[in-house]
Amino acid sequence: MTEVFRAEGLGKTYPGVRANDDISFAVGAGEIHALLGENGAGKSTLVKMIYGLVRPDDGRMSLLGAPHAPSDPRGARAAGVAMVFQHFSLFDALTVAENIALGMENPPARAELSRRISELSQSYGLPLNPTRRVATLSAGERQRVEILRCLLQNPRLLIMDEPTSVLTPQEAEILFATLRQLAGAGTAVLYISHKLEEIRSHCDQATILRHGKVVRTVAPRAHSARELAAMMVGAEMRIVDRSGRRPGDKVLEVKALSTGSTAEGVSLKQIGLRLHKGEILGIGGVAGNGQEELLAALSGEIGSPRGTVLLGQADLSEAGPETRRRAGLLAAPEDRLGHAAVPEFSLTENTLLTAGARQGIVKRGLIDNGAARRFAEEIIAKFDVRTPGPGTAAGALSGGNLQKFVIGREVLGRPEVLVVNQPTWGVDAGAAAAIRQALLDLAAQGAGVIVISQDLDELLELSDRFCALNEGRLSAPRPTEGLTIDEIGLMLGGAHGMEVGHVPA
Ligand SMILES: Nc1ncnc2c1ncn2[C@@H]1O[C@H](COP(=O)(O)OP(=O)(O)OP(=O)(O)O)[C@@H](O)[C@H]1O
Repeated sequence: MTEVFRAEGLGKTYPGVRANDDISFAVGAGEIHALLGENGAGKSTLVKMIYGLVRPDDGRMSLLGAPHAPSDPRGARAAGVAMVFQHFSLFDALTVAENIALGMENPPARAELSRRISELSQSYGLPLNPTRRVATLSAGERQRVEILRCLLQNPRLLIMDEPTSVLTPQEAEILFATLRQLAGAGTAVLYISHKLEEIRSHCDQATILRHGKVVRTVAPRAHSARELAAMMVGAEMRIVDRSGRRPGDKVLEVKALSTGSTAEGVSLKQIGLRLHKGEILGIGGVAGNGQEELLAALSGEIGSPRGTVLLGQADLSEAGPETRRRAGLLAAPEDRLGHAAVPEFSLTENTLLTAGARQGIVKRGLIDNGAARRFAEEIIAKFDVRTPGPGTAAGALSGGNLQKFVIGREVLGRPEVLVVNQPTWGVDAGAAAAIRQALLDLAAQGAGVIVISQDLDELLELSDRFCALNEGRLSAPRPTEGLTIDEIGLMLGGAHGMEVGHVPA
């Protein structure tokens, strides 16, 4: 097999962290090669070096036999490397074609570009209208924009950073078909994912990283998911404990909640739900069907008419986020960088975003810096956030570690009700289990928890009742116990009860 990429003895040190240490591996043409490792193992650092975003301190890389030492992403792209990031870098106000043109060195005329986008999207089975505004696209569709942007470059090595974490199972299948087609044409694919079964089914090779070093490169099909996890973690995984929960009185009621059509995304239509103390309600659905709007309407970022959001006896419908937090209604949105946390702020400063009042960090408008730092330290210790300390900027944390911080900040805020959207997006198997356990423990202590997620396994593992969100409508809830994946498929297709008998293609 022709070799496309090789790394020899690559190393990178950040202040206090050896992020990559003596990394050597190779990827051949037509190969889908996984990079596997816990949060903070060094996967992103490695691919950023290949893409010219980070300069290695030691070692060498080669691409198609020639030395590869890009000084910036433009250099990497010119050499034939393309990358789809975990966090999308698209402008909401622009169309698909405009966004793609922005990322190109010499974009063709708009009509020609739109034609090429349509052509490529058809030949790779990635439906996308070039004139749609990005604000109206789901996460899965946004990813398609990024992928098409890469395909237009005709890359020899395509890097994908956790591509399926935002996709439904059906969308993920489409993505894999696309990757297979690309690999068939000789492209090498470097694929970061935490989903072990997915790697076993779809990847030819897997290089496993632990604490910045290569553990080994294996054929993932030849190993069980448990074996791969053990190589990653260096130990056996723990199993989630669901015991100790007893649903109590009603704690949250949402009645006929609709949001206006002024919002960029989907409007919520007559949402009704009841949540009890000690209960976890799972809400599934394809991204872009009102998940973000539902979280915003519950957290108070979007207000709603009187009588629609009730916490216990208190009508919080018209209250903003701060009043709702004081009352005990907390939320952790999906987008951790930018929405849940400010990347340039330290972790200490990031506690202030949501925990100021409940933790006594802000009193009569004055910030108690010591209290903020102690709270950040408590989150770091209890949620095993791997970072040099609370003074570190949120943006310097690996994705999974920042997610642990964000969830920890809200869980330790002693909520009456916690609403989370995609709580384990981009989080490794060990850390995901820890976050899920924290949500279960929170419910066991009597809080009501709403988990919005696209990960059906996660919802089945956590929730007592399950409902589906589709085009802004919420289906009637069903007890999770005994619910099959097929029945869920029907709910996701219709979400107006169970009468709509079509499973999304
Ligand atoms: N810009 C930076 N400044 C300081 N430290 C950094 C920076 N980027 C990464 N690190 C540290 O380097 C280590 C490796 O991080 P990296 O993001 O490569 O891990 P990862 O395997 O991609 O994790 P995840 O799966 O959570 O995305 C971590 O300890 C991280 O905190």
